[in-house]
Amino acid sequence: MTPALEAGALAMRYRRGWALRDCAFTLPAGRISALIGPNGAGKSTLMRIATGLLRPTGGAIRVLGEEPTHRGAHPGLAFLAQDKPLYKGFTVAEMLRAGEELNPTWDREYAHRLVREAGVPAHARIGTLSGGQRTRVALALALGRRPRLVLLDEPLADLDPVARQEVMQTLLAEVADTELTVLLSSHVIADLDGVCDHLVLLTDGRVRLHGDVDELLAGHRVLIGSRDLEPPPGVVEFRATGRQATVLARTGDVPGWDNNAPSLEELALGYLRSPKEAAA
Ligand SMILES: Nc1ncnc2c1ncn2[C@@H]1O[C@H](COP(=O)(O)OP(=O)(O)OP(=O)(O)O)[C@@H](O)[C@H]1O
Repeated sequence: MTPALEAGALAMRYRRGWALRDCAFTLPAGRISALIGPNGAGKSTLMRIATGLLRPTGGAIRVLGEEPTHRGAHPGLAFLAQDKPLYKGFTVAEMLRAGEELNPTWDREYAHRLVREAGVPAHARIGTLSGGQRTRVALALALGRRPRLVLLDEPLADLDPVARQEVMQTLLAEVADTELTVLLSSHVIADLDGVCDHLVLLTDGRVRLHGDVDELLAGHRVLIGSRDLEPPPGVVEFRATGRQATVLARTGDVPGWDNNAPSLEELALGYLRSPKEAAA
């Protein structure tokens, strides 16, 4: 199957410096991928390149098998930008009607259902909605197009915990029912656990870690033991408190240590806290 997104040696340089360097990864179709990285790591830049809004300085990216062109995004791609551009003077219903007029693949019933389920009144003006309500409308506009690939730039940022869970469940249902591929950037890593099955972790414009989440988790251990113990090869992060050491390592079970499977959050935080380690 054609990957939903493929990047090879992708690089982007702004006037102030490099935002992406030598980025290579593949996003398999029909998966929910987490795009994780600290502020300024290059997540939005990567998404904007995929939509064709930005031309990369070097390398290549293929979206649903095609390179983006200046003529606009691939018709199967939907992008929800961080600033969620919506017409403030429109009502929610008018915004959905505009979505319908602009998109030949529009699914009216589905878009209206997403807004209804979010409890957003259809007659309310966009400008009067809360940040979280605006996000839910923007998400309905992105998914209502029935895209094959959707890029969501921090869609959870201004949602309350229940709404975050609802949005993740909506995405999970979509992926199960329609083979949609999702790439979702977020700083709330705990919310991605159990939902995202693929991971791309960026630090300083480079891919530090990527791949199938289950495989990555199975290939790492959180080791707890005496700080006098010799850590195994593949240490990602070493922390010591008193006599005890906690080590995140790319390894199988290590004798002498208490071996624990990391959660997605422990794995990601270990890499984010030690950005200078060798790329995985
Ligand atoms: N239009 C621009 N002109 C110059 N520099 C830019 C521009 N857009 C982004 N940058 C820089 O490129 C780097 C990557 O920015 P980007 O917005 O892609 O990061 P991000 O991972 O999305 O961050 P955040 O988590 O804060 O949203 C940052 O150093 C940023 O300052």
